[in-house]
Amino acid sequence: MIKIYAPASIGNLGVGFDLLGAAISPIDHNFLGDCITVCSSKIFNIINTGEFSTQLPNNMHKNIVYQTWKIFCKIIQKKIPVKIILEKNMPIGSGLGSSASSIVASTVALNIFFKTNLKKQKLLKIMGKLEGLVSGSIHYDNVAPSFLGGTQLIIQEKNIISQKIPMFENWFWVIAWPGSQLSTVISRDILPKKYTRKTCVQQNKNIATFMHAIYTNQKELALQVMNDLIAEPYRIPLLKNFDVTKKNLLKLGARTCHISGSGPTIFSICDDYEVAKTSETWLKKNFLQNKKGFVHICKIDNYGSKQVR
Ligand SMILES: Nc1ncnc2c1ncn2[C@@H]1O[C@H](COP(=O)(O)OP(=O)(O)OP(=O)(O)O)[C@@H](O)[C@H]1O
Ligand SMILES: N[C@@H](CCO)C(=O)O
Repeated sequence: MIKIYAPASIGNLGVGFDLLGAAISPIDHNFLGDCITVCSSKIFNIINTGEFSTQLPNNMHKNIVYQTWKIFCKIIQKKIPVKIILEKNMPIGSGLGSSASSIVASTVALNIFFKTNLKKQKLLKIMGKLEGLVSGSIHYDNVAPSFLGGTQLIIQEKNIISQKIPMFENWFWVIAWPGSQLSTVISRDILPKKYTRKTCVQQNKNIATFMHAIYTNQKELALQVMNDLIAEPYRIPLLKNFDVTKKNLLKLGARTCHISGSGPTIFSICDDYEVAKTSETWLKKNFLQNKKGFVHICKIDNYGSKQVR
């Protein structure tokens, strides 16, 4: 038997649409990510447990975990039945890489269980393909950090899919999921197909300066250019009260606030623990739409997926 945990992740990081992603873990050490257990069995079965298991497709074949098993059967050229327990701890359509978390945990678990010994880049390719099946197009900014940990720059060139980059260590990432769902396919479909040259130059300037600021340890400069022109302006109308929420968080001392991945989760960055606590309290009171919603103060998870049993 093997059990793997894969953490939640923030795609885009407010400046690098489809290019930057970070794995996160709540500072209270609670798990924010799915777990996959694989054990031997005479018949194939997926058992869904966990707080958000009711959001999973009823048809087992539509669960991305089933597709992961199918890919491994193809690799080993044999249909070996297994029992897979999916602990669905992540809300679906949240912008926190819920499908990525299931994909990463199941790919890592099956690679160990079947002793396929596939290397990291090969595993990542499989994860990207699976992510493409559920979110409409291949993007690695959730699977790469959830798998490899830390902040990942998506490169997608020849045999390099992503590489880890540094991140400011004193930043607290306060994430808030309002309790509603937003499909990645939909929030990708609404984006323009073309952008003006001015927008492209500005977007390039922001991401290039952000990377420069990280490598030269210029936190203020990084915060100043953390601005996305490709997706965020078009997605803000899909969220409830984003502008007023951001305004209030900045008033409380948060340094910035953005949409996590394709939303509706938002994240704010605080460089002071007390401000992070005040933001958490404010978000719980003012941003959550129902009892299911949650707020967590997180740090970057530098480990990514890990074996927990
Ligand atoms: N194990 C699984 N976990 C999550 N989603 C799954 C799973 N299996 C199948 N799905 C399907 O994949 C789709 C995932 O939707 P979507 O990409 O919007 O969610 P998400 O992964 O939470 O998004 P995001 O990457 O923005 O966090 C849904 O249609 C869902 O039914
Ligand atoms: N980069 C992806 C992340 C999805 O969570 C997007 O913004 O559509």
